[in-house]
Amino acid sequence: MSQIEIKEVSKLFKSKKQVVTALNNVTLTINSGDIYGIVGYSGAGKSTMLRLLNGLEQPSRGQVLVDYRDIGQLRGNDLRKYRQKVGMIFQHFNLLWSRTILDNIRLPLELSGMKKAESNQKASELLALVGLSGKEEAYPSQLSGGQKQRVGIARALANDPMLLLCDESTSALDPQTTDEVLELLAKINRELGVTIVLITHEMAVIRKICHQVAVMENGQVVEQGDVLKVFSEPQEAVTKRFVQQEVVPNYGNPLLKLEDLAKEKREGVLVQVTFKGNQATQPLISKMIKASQVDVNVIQGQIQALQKGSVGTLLIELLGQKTSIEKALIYLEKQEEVSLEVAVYEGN
Ligand SMILES: Nc1ncnc2c1ncn2[C@@H]1O[C@H](COP(=O)(O)OP(=O)(O)OP(=O)(O)O)[C@@H](O)[C@H]1O
Repeated sequence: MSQIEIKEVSKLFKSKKQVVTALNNVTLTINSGDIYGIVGYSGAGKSTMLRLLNGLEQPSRGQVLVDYRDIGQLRGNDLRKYRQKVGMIFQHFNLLWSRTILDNIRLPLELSGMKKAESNQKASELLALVGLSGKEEAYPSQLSGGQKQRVGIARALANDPMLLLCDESTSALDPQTTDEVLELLAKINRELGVTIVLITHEMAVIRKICHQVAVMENGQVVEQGDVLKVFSEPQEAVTKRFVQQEVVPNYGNPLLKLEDLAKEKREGVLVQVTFKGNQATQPLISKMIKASQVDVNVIQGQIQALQKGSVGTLLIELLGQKTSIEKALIYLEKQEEVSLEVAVYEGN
């Protein structure tokens, strides 16, 4: 558990020739127990942010407070102790190839002076936690990518960290393995209560496990908040681009637009239903049909499942008697977290 406050932080890298502003006046709060995602394109400043959080770099201006302690001011033994309580997970796993799996996990325990019998016991428990019991004596080269990352996660947990930092931890994995590793991180967050900060350039990673997200561009946080809100109402151009990454546009065809469909001759009434929160997972449409006796032609649908609820749009055509269609529209309008746009063929 740890509460993080990043206050007006800038980080400049100065060389003889130039000054690079990696972070430019960043302020954000990461609540204890959250899974917090930081998304941005290459060069946005994500890695610099992680390096400030684990005490590898000091801010040029501003403060990084972890549980009210200014990390930028820690030196020597205090810094070492702090860093022991921060687990790191890397894109390319960073395992030692000449050590067995158990000895890889034991490494941080060895470094903090734990006796061998105790560290063996602890490493075995961690191996069980990440679902790899039986692999104690294997070497990293004998494991799949997903298994290696599980070992990386077990090693990161060795010193009972209060904070887990994940640096593109699934970028080297295929989609199915990515999902399994993300599920493991979510389980660790739930069961151990560890605060997790992860950086990624993939919005799917944010959608699948994060509670909160910050979008970075050119060293600045341009948008931040609840994942559901940022997905359903992206404000900045860069955020819209990231959210679009996630839309599967109809097997390559462009998404249909309500106003274009309304130009075609149709019998029914076209409705675009946009929903967010828990609504998307409820059988909204079948309840609407029951309430109104209307017939429904689903033209296009797109739903994104998030950690808390979902967001999505559905393009439907309502067919039937005028009174039934009206009942259906009234039903939809009454639902919370649902908004409607209605279009009728102009020639009707
Ligand atoms: N040690 C350094 N010395 C000089 N410039 C640096 C240093 N570290 C980072 N930078 C610069 O700071 C900016 C932000 O880099 P950073 O690595 O934090 O971005 P990023 O979002 O993590 O990108 P990537 O995903 O490519 O790693 C970049 O312009 C980078 O070149």
